[in-house]
Amino acid sequence: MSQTIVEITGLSKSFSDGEQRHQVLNGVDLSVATGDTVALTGPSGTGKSTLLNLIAGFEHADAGHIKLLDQETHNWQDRQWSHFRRAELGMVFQQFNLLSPLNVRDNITFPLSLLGKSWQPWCDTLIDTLGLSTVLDRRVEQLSGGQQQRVAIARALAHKPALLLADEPTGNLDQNAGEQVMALLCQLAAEANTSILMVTHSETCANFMTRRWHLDQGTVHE
Ligand SMILES: Nc1ncnc2c1ncn2[C@@H]1O[C@H](COP(=O)(O)OP(=O)(O)OP(=O)(O)O)[C@@H](O)[C@H]1O
Repeated sequence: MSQTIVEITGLSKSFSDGEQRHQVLNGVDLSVATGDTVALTGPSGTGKSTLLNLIAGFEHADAGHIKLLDQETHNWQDRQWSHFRRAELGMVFQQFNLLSPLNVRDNITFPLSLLGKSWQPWCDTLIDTLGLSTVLDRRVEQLSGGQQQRVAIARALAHKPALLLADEPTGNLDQNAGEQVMALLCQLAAEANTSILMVTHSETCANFMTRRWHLDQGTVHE
């Protein structure tokens, strides 16, 4: 059944540099439904990461509304944002943000444990598909960039979140590794019924998504 995962209306956000306020987002309207995969493009500094941070609750808007899974977030406290991030959100960044001293298995198990869950058959599917079964017991700092990003994808999808936010997920990889990672990301997100919102500067990566938004001068155009 199709559901609206993210619904944003009139979202505005500015930052102060001490002297001036800079309006970054200025009345953004958008929505993401189940099964959508969206590339968010736009010039550097236009607020793409800021938009992801607002959806994840790391930043708060000056004006406008963000509904997540049909719930208005305006009055959410830290506890509700944390619960949403743990249960419904997966995140993949350019810097892989893994727990480097831990092995691959523990990096994937840790966020599941916060939900009271343990390793499950879906994790084996992720590991096998991502080609990580032979490195499960290795510390992630010993892996290549491409392998580390595949661990980050396994970690992000292990709990089958409703939404995956990705910020330049292939930015640190060569083109070949980047395309492999994108193909696996799309395949596994579809299997997990996870929608994707991905910031990218890469035309190749954007072409893996089914929808395209462009952010410029504070607003988003499809
Ligand atoms: N926490 C913050 N405090 C002050 N200014 C900020 C903060 N976060 C972002 N900005 C400013 O907001 C603007 C948009 O930043 P953002 O990182 O969202 O852009 P972006 O489109 O993701 O850029 P890039 O493509 O280069 O990663 C920039 O001018 C940035 O300096």
